Amino acid sequence: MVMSLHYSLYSNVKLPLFCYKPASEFGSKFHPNLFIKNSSEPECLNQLCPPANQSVAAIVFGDGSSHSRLYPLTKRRSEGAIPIAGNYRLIDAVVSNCINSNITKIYALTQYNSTSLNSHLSRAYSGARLSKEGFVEVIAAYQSPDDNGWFQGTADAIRRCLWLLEEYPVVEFLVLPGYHLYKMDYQKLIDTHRRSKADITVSVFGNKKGEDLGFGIFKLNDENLVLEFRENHEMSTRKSLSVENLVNFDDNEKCNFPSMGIYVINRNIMIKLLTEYFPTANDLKSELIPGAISLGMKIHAYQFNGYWEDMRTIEAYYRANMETIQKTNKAYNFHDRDSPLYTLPRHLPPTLVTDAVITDSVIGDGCILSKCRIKGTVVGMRTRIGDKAVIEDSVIMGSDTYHQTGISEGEHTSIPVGIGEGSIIRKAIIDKNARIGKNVMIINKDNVQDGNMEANGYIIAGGIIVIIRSAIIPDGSIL
Ligand SMILES: Nc1ncnc2c1ncn2[C@@H]1O[C@H](COP(=O)(O)OP(=O)(O)O[C@H]2O[C@H](CO)[C@@H](O)[C@H](O)[C@H]2O)[C@@H](O)[C@H]1O
Repeated sequence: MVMSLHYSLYSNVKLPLFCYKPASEFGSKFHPNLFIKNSSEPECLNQLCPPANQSVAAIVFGDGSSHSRLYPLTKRRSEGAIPIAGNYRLIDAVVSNCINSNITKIYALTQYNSTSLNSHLSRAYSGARLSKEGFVEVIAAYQSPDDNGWFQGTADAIRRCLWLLEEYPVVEFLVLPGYHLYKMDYQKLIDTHRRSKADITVSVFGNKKGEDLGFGIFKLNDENLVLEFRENHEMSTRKSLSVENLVNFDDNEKCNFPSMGIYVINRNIMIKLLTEYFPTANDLKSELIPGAISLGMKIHAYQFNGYWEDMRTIEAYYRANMETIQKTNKAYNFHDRDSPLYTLPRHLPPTLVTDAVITDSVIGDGCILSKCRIKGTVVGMRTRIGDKAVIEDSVIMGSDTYHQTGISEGEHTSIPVGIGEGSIIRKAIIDKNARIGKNVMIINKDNVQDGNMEANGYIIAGGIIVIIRSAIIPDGSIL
């Protein structure tokens, strides 16, 4: 195989021309994927050339909406900061994908409720894992003499940060939503992008799910080139859409693919789109991408066929947590040696279990579990569960700190953080720092599908009871 990669589009980026050669041309000591870009520079083994850590910058969106689909989990935090699988936050999956794909220049653009996300990112990824010149830089929406107000959308956010994003002469920007759960080697996506010499490459989901709801849809030709894009505006209203709504876009369903919201955009194309062609556009999905198509730019699609959960509803978030306790983990592999999931080391003590019966569950660090029964449940860090409590098919997020039992300064209840003695919880999500009293039953007794009982500390979404962060559920309550 001989393949030349020419970066003719990148007038403002100075790069040598590169070529792939068969292993035989380099002699048998080289790996078949070896590519030598310059004899005086280190070899790139099994990776992109130029290597992703030098030529790609990731732009991760950690939040953005005051109308989040994951409310009330986003009442006090952005989507990316939502805990998952006991020890992690959602944004860890995307940042870990970047690190495992050798992309170490990562900008996280945040806006709403971003305090905990900013704190997590800056403490978890402060350089150690990111090699020389690697960073996760959190850029929270800010005001300056030139820019007033919040980020008006994804395109506006990138435009306002261009002065920073342009700092490194990368070849491509990789735009990523920050709260999807999946494993992707972005190097493959970028390799496809470079080989096709596209201006933009979008990632589409190859395994269309039966319950596909409200995705943006790309219509492709036989060569995976994008012909059209339609964003489903219903999505913003959080309505569930049927498959029929989804495929109305074209009679030929086979050429319609859901957008994953992931884009590789050549650096100079990004700059031109934002500053010359569409200088007032606010949104990538509804303005820049359709605009690029209308300008006749070359937009290629990369099909992804692995596990992907985009957390578009509370049910999806619940489902993703339940995947973590499957014995045959075909979904998201948390135990993957080759592409680990990173997070903030908390230095917590091991979980203390006294006489508890625990089956098919994941238990985070630093929990104190007494004579309780736990089945099919994700138990997050520092969770305290009292005697005789029974927890099934639930997500317990845990606590931010250890709390003393009894009333302490600043607290208005004697109910401690955690799950009280004799309580029964089934198919529920208990957000952090919630105080569930003794002999409480959280079982959705009236089998409600959707309901807002926020004043009482919970909502019900898709039949799942969600206890709001720091809510107090008094002794003996039955929900
Ligand atoms: N003003 C702002 N400031 C900061 N961050 C902001 C922001 N506005 C939005 N964001 C964040 O940017 C990311 C992309 O948001 P979008 O509104 O473009 O698309 P959405 O996630 O709805 O759908 C996308 O992802 C789905 C798949 O999940 C695709 O089908 C669909 O086509 C695609 O647009 C999200 O993480 C969002 O929270």
